[in-house]
Amino acid sequence: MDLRDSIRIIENFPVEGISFKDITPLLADGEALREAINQIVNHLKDKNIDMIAGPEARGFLFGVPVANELGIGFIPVRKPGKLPYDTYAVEYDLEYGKDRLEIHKDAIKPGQRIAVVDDLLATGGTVAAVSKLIEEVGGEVASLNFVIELTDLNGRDKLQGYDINSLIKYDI
Ligand SMILES: O=P(O)(O)OC[C@H]1O[C@H](OP(=O)(O)OP(=O)(O)O)[C@H](O)[C@@H]1O
Ligand SMILES: Nc1ncnc2[nH]cnc12
Repeated sequence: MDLRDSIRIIENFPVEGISFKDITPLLADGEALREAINQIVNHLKDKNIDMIAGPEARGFLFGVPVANELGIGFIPVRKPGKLPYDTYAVEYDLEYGKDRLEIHKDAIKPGQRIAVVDDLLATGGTVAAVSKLIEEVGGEVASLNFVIELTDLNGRDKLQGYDINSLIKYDI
């Protein structure tokens, strides 16, 4: 099965010049969804991962089923004002716009090995912010996993030294 067949491309969404990779056909296809989750699980299964972390919102869609398959917990990294307990926050740039992410201060025990799961790597701003938050609360970022990578945006340059796994690559 080619997961690429389950991605729909919408040009000029949400703003002019962006080639948006729409994952909803993949989410709607049980076989493709299972294949994507299995491929990420296979990458992580021998890496002694203690927990999965994923950024709101699309990181939740893939992060929770991966955590469930591995039999480990999930840490939500959320947009501002959503987490009820004490948080750390970091601001970051997106392919389109700026945003802020937060994590609960007690989300991770010191030294725990955390794998990040998200739908897409573009500029790398989001996952760099997630990694910073994980490290701030005492975790080790053991792996970064994406369904899609937009290679020409050079997200990997911001993520040097980390293990990076992406299932489908587009130039842009
Ligand atoms: O590598 P980057 O340039 O940071 O871009 C990738 C991020 O952008 C999208 O999230 P978005 O912030 O649009 O939020 P959403 O998941 O709530 O749609 C996507 O789900 C990734 O998390
Ligand atoms: N080109 C793109 N398609 C889908 N989601 C994105 N998030 C950031 N850039 C994106």
